[in-house]
Amino acid sequence: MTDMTPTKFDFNTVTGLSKTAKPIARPLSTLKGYFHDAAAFDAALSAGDPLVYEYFDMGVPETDGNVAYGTTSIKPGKIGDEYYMTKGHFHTVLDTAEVYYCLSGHGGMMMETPEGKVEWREMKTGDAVYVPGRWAHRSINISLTEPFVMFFAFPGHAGHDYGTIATKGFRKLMVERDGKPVMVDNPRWNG
Ligand SMILES: O=P(O)(O)OC[C@H]1O[C@](O)(CO)[C@@H](O)[C@@H]1O
Ligand SMILES: [Fe+2]
Repeated sequence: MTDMTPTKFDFNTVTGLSKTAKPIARPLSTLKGYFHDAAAFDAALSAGDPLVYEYFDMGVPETDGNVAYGTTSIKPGKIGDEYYMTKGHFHTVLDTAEVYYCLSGHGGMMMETPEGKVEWREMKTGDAVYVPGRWAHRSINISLTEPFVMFFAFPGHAGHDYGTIATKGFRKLMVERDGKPVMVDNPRWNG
């Protein structure tokens, strides 16, 4: 049983942006505590409040028979040596999966389980990643010139658990070293 009518999402297949729906913006000021270099964060914030990412919540009912979907666009940039990224989260219903399809750009998905397994999957235009249930996930833009844009879909009842990542962080980070993205241990990981 669902109260949805058949719907077409009018997103641009390169930018991910809709002509009609309004994106949810995540400017830097909403990401305090997420980047490892707090001094670089404060410096970037005092120089302005750049948009780090934006995404669409299409308002699908939060039931297990529905599929929540939308697009996310992570802008190019770094805070210190760390690439722009989403907050990242577990699903509240932990064992629920998510699918991501890259519409444009160059980035990847950082994933980890509560037990400490870590996986990184690099993504370019046309690549898809399946994030299994129980894996926290964060999208990271490793291009410094173009947005990293993805279509996503997940079970409507999954919910977002931001608290665990906000408190502990991810075990691994993507940082720039000698002009290249490298995965390193998170010096501030708080497990
Ligand atoms: O929710 P976060 O971790 O801020 O990341 C934003 C993206 O992830 C989603 O929560 C989907 O899991 C979207 O709403 C959006 O793609
Ligand atoms: Fe998710």
